[in-house]
Amino acid sequence: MAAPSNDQPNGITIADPLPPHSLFDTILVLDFGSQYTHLITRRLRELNIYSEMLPCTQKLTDLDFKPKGIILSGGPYSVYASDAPHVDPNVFELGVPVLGICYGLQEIAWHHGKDVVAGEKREYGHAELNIHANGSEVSRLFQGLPNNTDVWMSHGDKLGRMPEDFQTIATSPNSPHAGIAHEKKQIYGIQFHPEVTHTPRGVEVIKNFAAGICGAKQDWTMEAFKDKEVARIRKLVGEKAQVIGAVSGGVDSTVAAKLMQEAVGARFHAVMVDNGVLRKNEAKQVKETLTRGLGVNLTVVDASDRFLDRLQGVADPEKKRIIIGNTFIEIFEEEAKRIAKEAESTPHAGPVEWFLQGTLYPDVIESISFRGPSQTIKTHHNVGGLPEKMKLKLIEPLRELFKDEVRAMGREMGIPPDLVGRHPFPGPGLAIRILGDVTREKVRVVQEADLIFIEEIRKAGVYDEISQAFAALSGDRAVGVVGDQRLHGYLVFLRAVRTTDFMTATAYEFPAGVLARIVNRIGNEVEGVARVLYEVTSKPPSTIEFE
Ligand SMILES: Nc1ncnc2c1ncn2[C@@H]1O[C@H](COP(=O)(O)OP(=O)(O)OP(=O)(O)O)[C@@H](O)[C@H]1O
Ligand SMILES: O=c1[nH]c(=O)c2[nH+]cn([C@@H]3O[C@H](COP(=O)(O)O)[C@@H](O)[C@H]3O)c2[nH]1
Ligand SMILES: NC(=O)CC[C@H](N)C(=O)O
Ligand SMILES: [Mg+2]
Repeated sequence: MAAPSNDQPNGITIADPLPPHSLFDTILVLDFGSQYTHLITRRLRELNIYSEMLPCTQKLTDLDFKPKGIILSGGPYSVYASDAPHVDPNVFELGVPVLGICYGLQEIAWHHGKDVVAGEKREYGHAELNIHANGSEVSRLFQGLPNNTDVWMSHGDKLGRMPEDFQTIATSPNSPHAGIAHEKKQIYGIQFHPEVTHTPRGVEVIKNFAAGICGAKQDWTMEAFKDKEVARIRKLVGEKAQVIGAVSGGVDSTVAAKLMQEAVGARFHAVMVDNGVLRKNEAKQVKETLTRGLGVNLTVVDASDRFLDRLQGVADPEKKRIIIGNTFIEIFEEEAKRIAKEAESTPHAGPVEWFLQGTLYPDVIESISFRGPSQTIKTHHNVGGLPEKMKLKLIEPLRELFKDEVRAMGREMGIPPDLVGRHPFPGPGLAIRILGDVTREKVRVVQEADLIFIEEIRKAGVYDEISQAFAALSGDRAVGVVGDQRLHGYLVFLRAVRTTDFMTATAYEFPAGVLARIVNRIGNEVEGVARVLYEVTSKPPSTIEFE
């Protein structure tokens, strides 16, 4: 098979000889812009069935693989509107089963007879699905489900008339055609959303379709993927080239680095930058874990003075991010030169051609989503500007994986559980947790407070219940009293949130006594702190980080 290429918006080409869809049975999800489309892909992956999402405008002739089945997602449009998106009609001629969800069902009906209309009533929220045993048999789509099943609906349009040769396989009080099927052609439509948790038995419907009707193998495991991915990377990088990678000690870059090290050994050079705003002892610990624990060839570059000097007097959060991002780039350019030079005298000399990046599937989804990328609230720093500037080719071994799959991969590779379960830490580090200008003294206070906070959270056994926890520092001072002396000292904020996707979050409620213990320790052990506050705002309206 010719190597399909994968053009990135920034013009960088990833030549990918063996993408997962060429190795695993794949269910293709076509996105009409629903908020839940990615959940369809997730549910399939949780069933160990590989799935990819593409925009609904995807031309089938441009696909470089044949899916085992196709799912058409929901969407905010009405199929009868003049500007409504429509799927490539070849979807119905490919000879593979099709399942339409909500808008997807309406799209199937539209294609087969154009009779979809605005309903008199919207149907939003819980509904009871009545599964019809037409003649004697229940549709294969609903096998194993009780005759009355709770489902979740979110629509205003409905089918006028059934398209020819289709039959109703389920109804709900408000939808006479809540499920439709053309059993011979294996085209199915459902008005409810099986992918959301509010449809408790939705996963069974998805499984009936993908594993039952499409016959997709349930062999997508991280164990199977890992070996194939290592082989793919070897082929991609070739015999000579060197690979450089930015590694933070976070889950994504660590798993990516470990994969790379297995694939190309000493030709992979991991670089961690100590930017002076890491957590206490972090650079040392990461070095220890990656080098000794995982055998990754890691260089820690101590550039803390360069970063802290440039951050001096800068209070604007976006300016801080830009300074940090640009300084990262500068250091990586220096490192690439150093690596190429040092490699000259070794048996594996070769040019630095590749840049490893820990991009995950949600980032890919965001960039291909039919609705387009969402609005930027904060320019999340990554070192993404690097490969372009340095004329390097990108290698992104995790670009098909969700975060929990990356964690599973990490466990598979023997990465210690406390690293695999680590809370995320932002690239600009403590600089965006110190409100206003950053000084060495403030970095010390946040580092010490953060260390105590996390230590106590671990001691209380609640680290894994929390998605992200950290200490931050106010730009203001407050009055306190220590040892009968007035103290005009620092105000430390503590934040701990629970979230599944980091898009929304709620404050964590600590078990009784834990916060008191933490506050007491910070007050006693961190010099200069006058007050400690626990922050309880949800996201929205706040964000997780303070800047
Ligand atoms: N101090 C650092 N030194 C080198 N690279 C870094 C540093 N901080 C961030 N990066 C790079 O920026 C990328 C994005 O950081 P991000 O925090 O989103 O991911 P991560 O650190 O890999 O994982 P996690 O989300 O678990 O923290 C990292 O994968 C890494 O490539
Ligand atoms: O690498 C990063 N660079 C950044 O500039 C950045 N800003 C926020 N975050 C992380 O993103 C998640 C959501 O954070 P917010 O609610 O603050 O936007 C949380 O996990 C934050 O830690 C960043 N990560
Ligand atoms: N959730 C959906 O896919 C909605 C489809 C269509 N816009 C309707 O209201 O019926
Ligand atoms: Mg990180």
